[in-house]
Amino acid sequence: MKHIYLNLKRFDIPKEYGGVNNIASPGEWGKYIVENTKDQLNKYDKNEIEFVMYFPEAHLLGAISALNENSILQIGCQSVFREDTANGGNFGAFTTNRTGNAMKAIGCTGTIIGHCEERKDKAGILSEAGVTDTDAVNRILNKEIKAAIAAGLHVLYCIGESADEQKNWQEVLSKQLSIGLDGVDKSKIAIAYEPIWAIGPGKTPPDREYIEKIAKFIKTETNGLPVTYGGGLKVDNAKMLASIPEVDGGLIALTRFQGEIGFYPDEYLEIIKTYMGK
Ligand SMILES: O=C[C@H](O)COP(=O)(O)O
Repeated sequence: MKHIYLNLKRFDIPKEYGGVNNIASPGEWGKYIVENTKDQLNKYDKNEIEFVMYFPEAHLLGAISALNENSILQIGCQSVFREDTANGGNFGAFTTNRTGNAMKAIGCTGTIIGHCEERKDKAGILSEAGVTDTDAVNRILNKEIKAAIAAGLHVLYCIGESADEQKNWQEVLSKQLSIGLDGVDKSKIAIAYEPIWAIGPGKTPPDREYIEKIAKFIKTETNGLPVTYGGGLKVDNAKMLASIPEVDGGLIALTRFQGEIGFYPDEYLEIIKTYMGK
């Protein structure tokens, strides 16, 4: 079984505001992406491949409303709050927070947790208090994962080392996995390995050997959870990545890394075609 995940980050922000969106008006953007990919994606076999797109919250309803009945494509949100509603408990007093139950109720099936941009945000809050504590970040993510699973969502848990952490990558990844997944129902989890130093325009992804080594390590540490690769995944390297037996799929974000950088539905479909060889 292969897994192709798409993290749409904040690619909805129009160019005039400094973003990369020139494909649809902001109000229609989520719907536009689903409408321009769903038919091609439906040609793949559900038993062979899973597709999940993670949208910013404002675009979830548009994206979900554009799905066909029995669509292969699933829609997910970008992380969830570590607490949630409960009968007899909190009734929804969560101003500014996106809870798992709220996301499940509108039709999300999964969520992406622990992306390096989320880790950076949490580390930034801690640093305001003069604290540097990556274990604490992993513990907060662990709570989010548990809240997501309790709400019935599948979780794509992202891990990865920064350029500075490359020398002790085993220790860094091992802690992200052991603390982040402590006490978690592993049947609801897939891992996205993203070396932080390989994410975004102008960055070069690791070679096959590097990814193979890390994917084997993750599988050993997690008793064989699905491992996907993200960070500069594009048409040029999709075939190489698909040929690594330990890698079960990919996490795509930008589809164009030069010129008019951004996310383009036709280029996303091209990456999948190359990855799947059909
Ligand atoms: O979530 C996806 C990753 O951050 C990869 O981003 P990228 O494909 O734009 O390098």
